[in-house]
Amino acid sequence: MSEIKNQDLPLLKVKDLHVYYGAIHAVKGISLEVHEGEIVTLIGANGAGKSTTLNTIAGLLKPRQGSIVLGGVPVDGTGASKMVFKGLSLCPEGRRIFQHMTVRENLEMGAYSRPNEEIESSLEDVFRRFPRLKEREKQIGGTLSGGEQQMLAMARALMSKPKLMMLDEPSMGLAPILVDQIFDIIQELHESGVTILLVEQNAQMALSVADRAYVLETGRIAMSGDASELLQNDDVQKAYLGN
Ligand SMILES: Nc1ncnc2c1ncn2[C@@H]1O[C@H](COP(=O)(O)OP(=O)(O)OP(=O)(O)O)[C@@H](O)[C@H]1O
Repeated sequence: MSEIKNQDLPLLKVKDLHVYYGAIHAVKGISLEVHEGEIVTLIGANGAGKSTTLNTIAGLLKPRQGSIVLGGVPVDGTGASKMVFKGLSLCPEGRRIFQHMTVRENLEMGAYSRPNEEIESSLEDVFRRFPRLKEREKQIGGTLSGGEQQMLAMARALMSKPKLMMLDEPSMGLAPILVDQIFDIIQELHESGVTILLVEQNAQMALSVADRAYVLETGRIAMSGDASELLQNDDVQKAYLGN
Protein backbone atom coordinates (compact mmCIF):
# COMPACT_ATOMS: atom_id res chain seq x y z
CA MET A 1 0.00 0.00 0.00
CA SER A 2 1.45 3.40 -0.90
CA GLU A 3 2.17 6.00 1.73
CA ILE A 4 -0.40 8.81 1.88
CA LYS A 5 1.22 12.25 1.98
CA ASN A 6 -0.94 14.71 3.80
CA GLN A 7 0.24 17.28 6.34
CA ASP A 8 -3.03 16.96 8.27
CA LEU A 9 -2.79 13.19 8.63
CA PRO A 10 -1.53 12.09 12.02
CA LEU A 11 1.75 10.16 11.99
CA LEU A 12 0.10 7.58 14.26
CA LYS A 13 -3.62 6.92 14.43
CA VAL A 14 -4.94 4.28 16.80
CA LYS A 15 -8.66 3.56 16.68
CA ASP A 16 -10.81 1.61 19.11
CA LEU A 17 -8.03 -0.66 20.36
CA HIS A 18 -9.04 -3.64 22.50
CA VAL A 19 -6.36 -5.88 24.05
CA TYR A 20 -6.81 -8.93 26.26
CA TYR A 21 -4.52 -11.08 28.38
CA GLY A 22 -6.58 -14.26 28.36
CA ALA A 23 -9.83 -13.23 30.02
CA ILE A 24 -8.45 -9.89 31.28
CA HIS A 25 -9.69 -7.01 29.13
CA ALA A 26 -6.72 -4.66 29.66
CA VAL A 27 -7.35 -2.05 26.94
CA LYS A 28 -10.99 -1.24 26.30
CA GLY A 29 -11.40 0.81 23.16
CA ILE A 30 -8.53 3.29 23.17
CA SER A 31 -8.24 5.79 20.30
CA LEU A 32 -5.37 8.24 20.04
CA GLU A 33 -3.34 10.27 17.58
CA VAL A 34 0.22 11.52 17.40
CA HIS A 35 1.16 14.19 14.87
CA GLU A 36 4.61 14.69 13.43
CA GLY A 37 6.89 16.65 15.76
CA GLU A 38 4.67 16.22 18.81
CA ILE A 39 5.34 14.75 22.22
CA VAL A 40 2.19 12.98 23.31
CA THR A 41 2.03 11.39 26.73
CA LEU A 42 -0.14 8.63 28.20
CA ILE A 43 -0.46 9.03 31.94
CA GLY A 44 -2.43 7.05 34.49
CA ALA A 45 -2.16 4.91 37.60
CA ASN A 46 -0.59 1.46 37.87
CA GLY A 47 -2.43 -1.04 35.71
CA ALA A 48 -4.34 1.58 33.69
CA GLY A 49 -3.20 -0.01 30.44
CA LYS A 50 -0.40 2.33 29.37
CA SER A 51 2.28 -0.29 28.69
CA THR A 52 -0.24 -2.62 27.08
CA THR A 53 -1.23 0.15 24.66
CA LEU A 54 2.40 0.92 23.80
CA ASN A 55 3.38 -2.74 23.42
CA THR A 56 0.40 -3.32 21.14
CA ILE A 57 1.34 -0.37 18.92
CA ALA A 58 4.90 -1.78 18.83
CA GLY A 59 3.56 -5.12 17.58
CA LEU A 60 4.51 -7.07 20.73
CA LEU A 61 0.86 -7.80 21.55
CA LYS A 62 -1.95 -8.53 19.14
CA PRO A 63 -5.13 -6.47 19.54
CA ARG A 64 -8.42 -8.33 19.46
CA GLN A 65 -10.04 -5.31 17.83
CA GLY A 66 -9.04 -1.91 16.48
CA SER A 67 -6.67 -0.38 13.95
CA ILE A 68 -3.18 1.07 14.08
CA VAL A 69 -2.06 3.28 11.18
CA LEU A 70 1.47 4.69 10.91
CA GLY A 71 2.22 7.27 8.24
CA GLY A 72 -1.02 6.43 6.47
CA VAL A 73 -0.22 2.69 6.35
CA PRO A 74 -2.10 0.10 8.45
CA VAL A 75 0.48 -1.70 10.61
CA ASP A 76 -1.56 -3.86 12.99
CA GLY A 77 -0.41 -7.44 12.66
CA THR A 78 3.01 -6.37 11.37
CA GLY A 79 4.95 -7.93 14.28
CA ALA A 80 7.53 -6.23 16.50
CA SER A 81 10.72 -6.99 14.55
CA LYS A 82 9.22 -5.58 11.33
CA MET A 83 7.78 -2.46 13.01
CA VAL A 84 11.28 -1.00 13.18
CA PHE A 85 11.40 -1.08 9.38
CA LYS A 86 8.09 0.82 9.34
CA GLY A 87 9.70 3.63 11.33
CA LEU A 88 8.66 2.85 14.87
CA SER A 89 10.98 2.18 17.77
CA LEU A 90 10.17 1.29 21.38
CA CYS A 91 12.35 2.04 24.36
CA PRO A 92 10.82 -0.50 26.75
CA GLU A 93 10.03 -0.24 30.43
CA GLY A 94 12.90 -1.37 32.64
CA ARG A 95 15.43 -0.34 29.96
CA ARG A 96 16.31 -3.91 28.86
CA ILE A 97 19.66 -3.13 27.30
CA PHE A 98 21.93 -6.03 26.33
CA GLN A 99 23.69 -6.36 29.67
CA HIS A 100 26.73 -8.31 28.42
CA MET A 101 27.44 -6.22 25.36
CA THR A 102 29.42 -2.99 25.19
CA VAL A 103 27.74 0.39 24.79
CA ARG A 104 28.76 0.48 21.13
CA GLU A 105 27.50 -3.05 20.48
CA ASN A 106 24.16 -2.18 22.10
CA LEU A 107 23.88 0.81 19.80
CA GLU A 108 24.77 -1.23 16.72
CA MET A 109 22.02 -3.71 17.64
CA GLY A 110 19.56 -0.79 17.51
CA ALA A 111 20.53 -0.15 13.90
CA TYR A 112 19.71 -3.60 12.52
CA SER A 113 17.11 -2.13 10.19
CA ARG A 114 19.60 0.31 8.63
CA PRO A 115 21.99 -0.19 5.72
CA ASN A 116 25.57 -0.87 6.99
CA GLU A 117 26.97 2.28 5.42
CA GLU A 118 24.57 4.45 7.47
CA ILE A 119 25.41 2.98 10.87
CA GLU A 120 28.55 5.06 11.43
CA SER A 121 26.72 8.36 10.85
CA SER A 122 23.93 7.25 13.20
CA LEU A 123 26.53 6.44 15.84
CA GLU A 124 28.07 9.89 15.43
CA ASP A 125 24.63 11.49 15.77
CA VAL A 126 23.81 9.50 18.90
CA PHE A 127 27.23 10.16 20.50
CA ARG A 128 26.75 13.88 19.83
CA ARG A 129 23.43 13.76 21.70
CA PHE A 130 24.80 11.52 24.48
CA PRO A 131 28.46 12.46 25.05
CA ARG A 132 28.54 10.33 28.19
CA LEU A 133 27.92 7.23 26.08
CA LYS A 134 30.81 8.18 23.77
CA GLU A 135 33.11 8.26 26.81
CA ARG A 136 31.87 4.79 27.75
CA GLU A 137 31.73 3.33 24.25
CA LYS A 138 33.69 0.19 25.20
CA GLN A 139 32.15 -0.32 28.63
CA ILE A 140 29.89 -3.34 29.23
CA GLY A 141 26.25 -2.17 29.33
CA GLY A 142 25.40 -3.94 32.57
CA THR A 143 28.09 -2.01 34.44
CA LEU A 144 26.59 1.41 33.62
CA SER A 145 24.59 3.30 36.25
CA GLY A 146 20.78 3.23 36.07
CA GLY A 147 20.64 6.68 34.45
CA GLU A 148 23.31 5.76 31.91
CA GLN A 149 21.47 2.54 31.06
CA GLN A 150 18.31 4.59 30.44
CA MET A 151 20.31 6.91 28.17
CA LEU A 152 21.71 3.87 26.35
CA ALA A 153 18.21 2.43 25.89
CA MET A 154 17.01 5.75 24.43
CA ALA A 155 20.11 6.09 22.25
CA ARG A 156 19.65 2.53 20.98
CA ALA A 157 16.05 3.32 20.06
CA LEU A 158 17.28 6.35 18.10
CA MET A 159 19.78 4.29 16.09
CA SER A 160 17.00 3.10 13.77
CA LYS A 161 16.19 6.77 12.94
CA PRO A 162 12.53 6.21 13.85
CA LYS A 163 9.63 8.31 12.58
CA LEU A 164 8.06 7.71 15.98
CA MET A 165 9.91 6.93 19.19
CA MET A 166 7.93 5.37 22.01
CA LEU A 167 9.28 5.62 25.55
CA ASP A 168 7.87 3.46 28.34
CA GLU A 169 8.46 4.90 31.83
CA PRO A 170 11.91 6.40 31.19
CA SER A 171 12.00 7.87 34.73
CA MET A 172 11.30 4.56 36.47
CA GLY A 173 13.63 3.81 39.37
CA LEU A 174 15.86 6.84 38.82
CA ALA A 175 16.93 9.44 41.39
CA PRO A 176 15.28 12.87 40.91
CA ILE A 177 18.41 14.48 39.46
CA LEU A 178 18.63 11.74 36.83
CA VAL A 179 14.91 12.06 36.09
CA ASP A 180 15.58 15.75 35.35
CA GLN A 181 18.41 14.79 33.00
CA ILE A 182 16.29 12.24 31.16
CA PHE A 183 13.50 14.79 30.68
CA ASP A 184 16.04 17.37 29.46
CA ILE A 185 17.09 14.84 26.82
CA ILE A 186 13.45 14.21 25.87
CA GLN A 187 13.00 17.98 25.48
CA GLU A 188 16.13 18.19 23.30
CA LEU A 189 14.90 15.32 21.13
CA HIS A 190 11.59 17.15 20.74
CA GLU A 191 13.34 20.37 19.77
CA SER A 192 15.30 18.52 17.10
CA GLY A 193 12.04 17.27 15.58
CA VAL A 194 11.78 13.71 16.95
CA THR A 195 8.15 12.61 17.39
CA ILE A 196 7.58 10.93 20.74
CA LEU A 197 4.85 8.89 22.41
CA LEU A 198 5.72 8.86 26.11
CA VAL A 199 4.22 6.63 28.80
CA GLU A 200 4.85 7.91 32.31
CA GLN A 201 3.70 7.52 35.88
CA ASN A 202 5.49 10.76 36.68
CA ALA A 203 2.57 12.85 35.44
CA GLN A 204 4.10 16.15 36.54
CA MET A 205 7.22 15.69 34.41
CA ALA A 206 5.35 14.12 31.51
CA LEU A 207 2.77 16.92 31.31
CA SER A 208 5.52 19.54 31.63
CA VAL A 209 7.35 18.27 28.57
CA ALA A 210 4.44 17.07 26.36
CA ASP A 211 2.28 18.94 23.84
CA ARG A 212 -0.79 16.76 24.40
CA ALA A 213 -1.83 14.04 26.81
CA TYR A 214 -4.27 11.19 27.28
CA VAL A 215 -5.25 10.16 30.81
CA LEU A 216 -5.92 6.41 31.07
CA GLU A 217 -8.12 4.83 33.72
CA THR A 218 -8.72 1.07 33.81
CA GLY A 219 -8.15 0.56 30.11
CA ARG A 220 -10.08 3.60 28.89
CA ILE A 221 -9.25 7.22 28.05
CA ALA A 222 -10.76 9.30 30.83
CA MET A 223 -9.51 12.67 29.61
CA SER A 224 -7.38 14.15 26.85
CA GLY A 225 -6.17 17.54 25.73
CA ASP A 226 -3.31 20.02 25.78
CA ALA A 227 -0.75 18.94 28.34
CA SER A 228 -0.50 22.46 29.78
CA GLU A 229 -4.28 22.55 30.34
CA LEU A 230 -4.36 19.09 31.93
CA LEU A 231 -1.54 20.18 34.24
CA GLN A 232 -3.92 22.85 35.58
CA ASN A 233 -6.99 20.60 35.67
CA ASP A 234 -8.37 20.04 39.20
CA ASP A 235 -9.21 16.35 38.67
CA VAL A 236 -5.78 15.62 37.19
CA GLN A 237 -4.11 17.53 40.01
CA LYS A 238 -5.98 15.57 42.67
CA ALA A 239 -5.58 12.14 41.06
CA TYR A 240 -2.12 12.27 39.53
CA LEU A 241 -0.18 15.27 40.80
CA GLY A 242 -0.74 14.85 44.53
CA ASN A 243 -2.22 18.37 44.88
N1 LIG B 1 1.32 -10.22 31.11
C1 LIG B 1 0.16 -9.96 31.67
N2 LIG B 1 -0.71 -10.95 31.97
C2 LIG B 1 -1.92 -10.70 32.51
N3 LIG B 1 -2.37 -9.46 32.80
C3 LIG B 1 -1.54 -8.42 32.54
C4 LIG B 1 -0.24 -8.62 31.97
N4 LIG B 1 0.35 -7.41 31.82
C5 LIG B 1 -0.54 -6.51 32.29
N5 LIG B 1 -1.67 -7.11 32.72
C6 LIG B 1 -2.87 -6.45 33.27
O1 LIG B 1 -3.35 -5.54 32.28
C7 LIG B 1 -3.75 -4.33 32.88
C8 LIG B 1 -2.98 -3.17 32.29
O2 LIG B 1 -1.60 -3.30 32.65
P1 LIG B 1 -0.45 -2.33 32.06
O3 LIG B 1 0.86 -2.90 32.48
O4 LIG B 1 -0.69 -2.07 30.64
O5 LIG B 1 -0.74 -1.01 32.88
P2 LIG B 1 0.17 0.27 33.05
O6 LIG B 1 -0.77 1.43 32.99
O7 LIG B 1 1.29 0.25 32.07
O8 LIG B 1 0.69 0.11 34.52
P3 LIG B 1 2.18 -0.03 35.05
O9 LIG B 1 2.66 1.35 35.17
O10 LIG B 1 1.99 -0.71 36.35
O11 LIG B 1 2.95 -0.86 34.05
C9 LIG B 1 -3.57 -4.51 34.38
O12 LIG B 1 -4.79 -4.95 34.91
C10 LIG B 1 -2.53 -5.59 34.46
O13 LIG B 1 -2.64 -6.32 35.66
